[in-house]
Amino acid sequence: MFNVVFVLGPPGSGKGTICSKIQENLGYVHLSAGDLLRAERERAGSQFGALIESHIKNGSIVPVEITCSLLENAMNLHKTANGFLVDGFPRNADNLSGWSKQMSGKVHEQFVLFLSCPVDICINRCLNRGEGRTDDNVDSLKKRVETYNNQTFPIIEHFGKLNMVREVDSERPVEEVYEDVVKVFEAANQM
Ligand SMILES: Nc1ncnc2c1ncn2[C@@H]1O[C@H](COP(=O)(O)OP(=O)(O)OP(=O)(O)O)[C@@H](O)[C@H]1O
Ligand SMILES: Nc1ccn([C@@H]2O[C@H](COP(=O)(O)O)[C@@H](O)[C@H]2O)c(=O)n1
Ligand SMILES: [Mg+2]
Repeated sequence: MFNVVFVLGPPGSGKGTICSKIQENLGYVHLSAGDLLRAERERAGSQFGALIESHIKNGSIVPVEITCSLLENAMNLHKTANGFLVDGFPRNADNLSGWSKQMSGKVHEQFVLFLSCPVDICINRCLNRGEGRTDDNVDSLKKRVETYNNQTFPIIEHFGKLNMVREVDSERPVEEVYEDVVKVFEAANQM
């Protein structure tokens, strides 16, 4: 049974940044759904490249069958990990129901790490990220924020009702955010 922590928050809230630090220090493997989709988009021979790119540019959500299979394949490559940081997933109701269908009995969902940050700050961070992402532009960001507000935030609320959400304010400097995140993991794992 794989331990899983879902990591959610607005685009640019610092999910990838914080997950890298947890991976480095706590033995969890970081799996970014967005990174996996971008890698699949680039993979020679992929039948999903164009579909993925169109969703990424529009800030919309790729059908769960594609994303969940990429996640499960990646998890199977790291069978001895302490757990997995599933970053940017589940992003909508389709993600959540597809995950439950494909992964129930295979995973233990520990909690949801919710990195909260005002949207204007998040947008600025994305515009200054400098990674050349095709969706780090004003038009795509508008759509990504809309998707976050209308589809992803309700998923966070859903987990909130199950008492699974651990919210950390990620408007602060990375080191301060990380310090609080470590406390959340310590409490969850009683380390
Ligand atoms: N706490 C922070 N303070 C200032 N800048 C930050 C902070 N956390 C992350 N950043 C910067 O903001 C940008 C976005 O961070 P990151 O890629 O981690 O966000 P993300 O939530 O994974 O975004 P996305 O959802 O778009 O993938 C990066 O350039 C990163 O260096
Ligand atoms: N569960 C997901 C996660 C991501 N996507 C698509 O990828 C884009 C970038 O995601 P980041 O987490 O790296 O910002 C996102 O806007 C979606 O188009 C997805 O479809 N499903
Ligand atoms: Mg990211």
